[in-house]
Amino acid sequence: MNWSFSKMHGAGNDFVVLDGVRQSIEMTPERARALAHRQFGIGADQILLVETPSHPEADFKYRIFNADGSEVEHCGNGARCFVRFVHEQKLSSRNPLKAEIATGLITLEEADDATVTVNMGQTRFDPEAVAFDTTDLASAQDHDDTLWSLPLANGDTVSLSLVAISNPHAVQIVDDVATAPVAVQGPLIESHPRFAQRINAGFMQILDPHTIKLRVYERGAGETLACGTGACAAVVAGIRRGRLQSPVTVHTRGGQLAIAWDGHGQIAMRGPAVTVFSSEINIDRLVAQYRAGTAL
Ligand SMILES: N[C@@H](CCC[C@H](N)C(=O)O)C(=O)O
Repeated sequence: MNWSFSKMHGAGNDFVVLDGVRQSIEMTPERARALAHRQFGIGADQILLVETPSHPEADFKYRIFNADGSEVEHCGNGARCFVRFVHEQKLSSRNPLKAEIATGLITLEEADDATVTVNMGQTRFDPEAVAFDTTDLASAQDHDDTLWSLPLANGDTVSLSLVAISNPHAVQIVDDVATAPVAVQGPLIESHPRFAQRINAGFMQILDPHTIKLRVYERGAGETLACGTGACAAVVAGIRRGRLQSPVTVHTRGGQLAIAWDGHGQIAMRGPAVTVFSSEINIDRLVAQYRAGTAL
């Protein structure tokens, strides 16, 4: 069975994007892992699937699968690529568009300069929103934010802001992202037993109230060149801690994102969406090759 797809990226966070409206696509965790595999597949941080919505106000449903096969609630860089894909593939010329994600509706608009602005949807700060077990843990108040002091398995203790941008984020402020222990602490935070759904781990360096540098160790994908929801979470956490003011430019390893938040309502994220190439792939043959390649 052949699936046509586009390989895309948003600030270097890369995707395989599939049209599940005109093609019959049954995604499974193993198929997602095979497509995303860097050696035996196409290679991607996430797989994006565009489907017919069930919500009456939505134009499309937008589903996201991490490279490890897990289906997740949201993906900011992917959302921008989703709009570009819908327009390029002539699934719709509507602009702005409304998309249904796991937690509700988001709106997205493509501009003439090839950037896309996404109204990112719900934001929450309570521990339940990121499935965090706070039993016997110390917390501290920093302006409007609650910081959670979390001991890690390697003996480090980190001070985390918890933010759900539909998906879960734990953000810490570091002196220098270049030397931050992303590779060591990232996986320990991501899979910490207190986070029942795992979590995305953000490391933010504040340059001035309107500019940060950010690295994110993503749940189910490892460190990526950029994370859109991670950028929103970092900016929101910085504003709530009194360290940032909207709008904020976020420098990632793969490009820049612009984030605006009024402190109450929706977060707006603007950034690039790029198509690398479009092609088709035989999914059954790919999975067989992936199984053989990863069997040892
Ligand atoms: N790269 C994404 C986030 C993708 C999902 C994330 N890894 C999760 O598991 O929540 C973005 O740009 O937001």
